Amino acid sequence: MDNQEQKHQRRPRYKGTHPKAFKDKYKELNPELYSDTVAKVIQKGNTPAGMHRSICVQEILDILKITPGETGLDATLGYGGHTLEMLKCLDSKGHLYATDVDPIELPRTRERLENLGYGPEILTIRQTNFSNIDEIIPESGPLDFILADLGVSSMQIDNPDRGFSFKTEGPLDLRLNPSKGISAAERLKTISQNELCGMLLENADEPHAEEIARAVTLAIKKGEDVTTTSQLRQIIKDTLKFIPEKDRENEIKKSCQRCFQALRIDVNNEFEVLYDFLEKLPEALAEGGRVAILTFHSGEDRLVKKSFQRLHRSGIYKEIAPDAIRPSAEECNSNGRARCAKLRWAIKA
Ligand SMILES: C[S@@+](CC[C@H](N)C(=O)[O-])C[C@H]1O[C@@H](n2cnc3c(N)ncnc32)[C@H](O)[C@@H]1O
Repeated sequence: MDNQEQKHQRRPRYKGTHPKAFKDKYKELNPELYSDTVAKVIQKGNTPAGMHRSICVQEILDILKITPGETGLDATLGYGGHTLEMLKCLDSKGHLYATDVDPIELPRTRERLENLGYGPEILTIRQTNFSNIDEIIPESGPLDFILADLGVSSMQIDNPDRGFSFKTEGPLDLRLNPSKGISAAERLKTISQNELCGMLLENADEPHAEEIARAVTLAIKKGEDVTTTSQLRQIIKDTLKFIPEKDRENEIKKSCQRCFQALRIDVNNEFEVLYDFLEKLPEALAEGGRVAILTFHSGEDRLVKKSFQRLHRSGIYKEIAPDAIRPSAEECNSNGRARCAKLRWAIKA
């Protein structure tokens, strides 16, 4: 054995199959480059990282009945999945407006759609809250169709820096627009036990609201940090120790889901902005204009249902969905995020 062979060769460091950084984690983050990887992930019933799979696409198109030459609004642009389908219906004639509050994902979606050939001649994208729909009408004129697909996109949930998911470590932020308002962590510092309990009940029907609200406010009072997703999850976990072991893990998961949802609704004023949007809809719609709204929890669905029913009774809408439409079993099986979706529609008189 010569010297050369004896010399210890340091093995290249094995990065492992689970790289830590989100941006290193998934090939799918570049869907245009890795279409085969993306297809495999979708086939397994998952949503590729950095992408969002649009829900009830055909049901929405059947309701909106878009024809070339019409003007419409996608109030929740997200990944642009529904927007793209609506643009195809316009067939280069008419105009589509699209809004989203998210300053992080919006430019990416704009670029993706521009690369597909949908520029400002057919598509106008605004970073704004859909509660400001009235500010679009002076430019667009009355709208023939409107879609709102509420809540958060998969890109937002999957990005740990946004703090939307209890499953990954990140700052407890949960804002759709992180440059506005206060983060969930800051909100928790200002809230009383009673108010937090009310928030968890009202926004998410959390059955352990009292215990969780007590534990969170006590931790903050004692000077403990509740500023990351995992710190909040740990408090919820510790609080629910009284649940029998066989059910505990599942209950903790559900409570985490509900508490994060409640906080997200709160820091983004989701009920207030939805209410404003629903109130402004009739003014924004053209005669015979169609609106479809996709909701993801009972609080949102209740608001939409009540508004459509009231405005139907007063003759402002000539027709409304008799019942909420649910995604097909096939769609729910292939996309778990579709399971709690409910779709309602209305047509202006
Ligand atoms: C479920 S995603 C929409 C996905 C989109 N339909 C698609 O097919 O890609 C919801 C989007 O609505 C946005 N959003 C939520 N509330 C909003 C509001 N009040 N005003 C504007 N955008 C909002 C979120 O930032 C998110 O991007």
